[in-house]
Amino acid sequence: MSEPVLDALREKITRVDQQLIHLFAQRRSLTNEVAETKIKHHIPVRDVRREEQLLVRLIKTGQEAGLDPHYVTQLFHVIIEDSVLNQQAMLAQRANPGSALPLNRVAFLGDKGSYSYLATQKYFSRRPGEVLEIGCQSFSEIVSKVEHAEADFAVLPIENTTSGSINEVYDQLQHTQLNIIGELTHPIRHALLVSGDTQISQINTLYAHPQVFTQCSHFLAELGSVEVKTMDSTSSAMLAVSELKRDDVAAIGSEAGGKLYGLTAIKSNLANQKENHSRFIVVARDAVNVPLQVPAKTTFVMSTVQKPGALVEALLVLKENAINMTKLESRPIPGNPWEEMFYIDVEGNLSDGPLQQAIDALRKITRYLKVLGCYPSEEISPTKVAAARALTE
Ligand SMILES: C=C(O[C@@H]1C=C(C(=O)O)C=C[C@H]1O)C(=O)O
Repeated sequence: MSEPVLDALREKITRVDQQLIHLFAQRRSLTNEVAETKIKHHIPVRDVRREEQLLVRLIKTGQEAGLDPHYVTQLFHVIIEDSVLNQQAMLAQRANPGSALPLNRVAFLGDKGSYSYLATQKYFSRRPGEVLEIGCQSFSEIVSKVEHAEADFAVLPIENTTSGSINEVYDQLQHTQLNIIGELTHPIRHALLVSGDTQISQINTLYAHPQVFTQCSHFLAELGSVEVKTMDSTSSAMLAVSELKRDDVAAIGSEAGGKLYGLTAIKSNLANQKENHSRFIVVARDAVNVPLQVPAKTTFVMSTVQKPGALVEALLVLKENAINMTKLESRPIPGNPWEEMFYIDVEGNLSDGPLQQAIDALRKITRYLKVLGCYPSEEISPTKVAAARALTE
């Protein structure tokens, strides 16, 4: 809205924002140059000490300029995360010459606006080539599209910080020959989406994916007696509400996704936990090479022999090789009651000695072991100590 008394000040703000954008772009191209140098001289991408020093100095400068240390820290966490992920993507591309496609055909759950759609956009924004989105109705359809070369990649949600592991995706991994080639985490911010000017008190029917209902159970309890309609994706819930054009229905989904369907968010932060994130995996027919300079993760699946302590014995192999396990999930084996398949994520590169040794040792003591993929880790834990230290110095 135009407010003549604010015009002059707003013009100045616009100019500052434009300068900020140019400065961010300048920083981005400098960090790209850093990546080139790291490739040439085999230097690891992440340098946490450099990040700490940089943050301590920025927090001090910020304080002198009247900026809150937490504000400065938050800003630079975002900037540094972007810089590290960008450098990792550059190194990963160099390590896989010929893998860059002019068109990446990506299969995911739902349609435009689903969380998987947003994660797909985010992952491929750092990679060359256009994206052709292939929305699917089920996880098995997604996997089958890549298996039959109707898609090049699939983006699949594997776990959520509120509702836990997505079992159906784990079960798909048990049977497929596809490889995990990447991962990403994406914040899941559920909002109540309506068409027109519906108020919360008018809502009788709520459309959402079952996972979403689980993640927002406290909000649902507060809402009282509404009919809950489960949909096979967030985007189909949003589509249903936009097509119904009624003032007593609402969908739960992301605000950004809702906009694509002309829906308005009338309440945000509906998840039980404030920090609600999903981790997605990216799968393809061919495995990728992960350069040793990039933090890597490896996922494998195994079943142990039927004897007491077999799992402990297997985990000890990881300990003996100083391999850090980041996730352990068990799933039943169809047709073999009471037997379990264990899915294990570890930090480490399959082409590195200790992990190779551990996998070789595990093959000897397990009944079955299959590596599902080695891929760059995108969990960039932010450097935390800087703010506290800068404040006490
Ligand atoms: C840019 C670099 O790479 C990474 C990103 C950093 C940044 O964005 O400032 C700092 C340290 C590294 O973790 C670098 O090493 O200088």
